[in-house]
Amino acid sequence: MTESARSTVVGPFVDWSGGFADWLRASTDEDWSAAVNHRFVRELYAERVPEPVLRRYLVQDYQFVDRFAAMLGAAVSCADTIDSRMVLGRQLGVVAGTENTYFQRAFDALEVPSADRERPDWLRPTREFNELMDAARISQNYPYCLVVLTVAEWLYLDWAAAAPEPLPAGFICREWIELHHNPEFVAWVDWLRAELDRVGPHLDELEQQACLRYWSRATALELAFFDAAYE
Ligand SMILES: Cc1ncc(C[n+]2csc(CCO)c2C)c(N)n1
Repeated sequence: MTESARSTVVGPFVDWSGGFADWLRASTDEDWSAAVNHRFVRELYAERVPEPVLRRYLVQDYQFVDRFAAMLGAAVSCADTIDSRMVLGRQLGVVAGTENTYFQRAFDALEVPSADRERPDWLRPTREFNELMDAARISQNYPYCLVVLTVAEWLYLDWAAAAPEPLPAGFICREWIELHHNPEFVAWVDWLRAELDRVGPHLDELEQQACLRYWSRATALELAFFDAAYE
């Protein structure tokens, strides 16, 4: 962060020693840790997620990924620099890439009927997360989109990076960990955090607080999303 950027920061609540992304993360530590250490994560490591739980989680998550891709598209359109737009656009290509067949293979293995793949009933956290991503997308506010993207990706990297070796043998659990912990994904999350550190200090206090509200809500919904798979 440059000195001039630093001096635009207002409000006594801000500890900038670690940057905007770390400040947001530290402010939601309880829900963040609860999500990263969730029962679902521990059962995933051990390949012991009950099959109905795994099915429910993946069916709901496919709906999440759809809105996530839409919000990533909004970030492409409202990014403030050409360099950022290109990075985001490339990542949208990764999410939409034809080599991304995980969900289809997992649905086949779990014998998920086509209605549940295409238009399942949304559990409450799915609906609320999708509403939050729609709000960020429709706002066309680049920092809001970045905040929700960063929570979703960084929190997933956090639990996946903590997976003990050896990884599970079965592809559903193993690939779900590998998808969120590989060199490209680490670089993407590093970029998102640096991007938040770049744009955050230029926001006024009200906008920083609005970012914090998006961050807290997204983190709480990540936790609720795991919980819902067991309900
Ligand atoms: C609730 C929930 N939060 C975050 C992610 C992480 N994530 C979101 S989109 C995407 C790329 C396509 O798989 C990844 C890795 C998730 N899957 N589900």
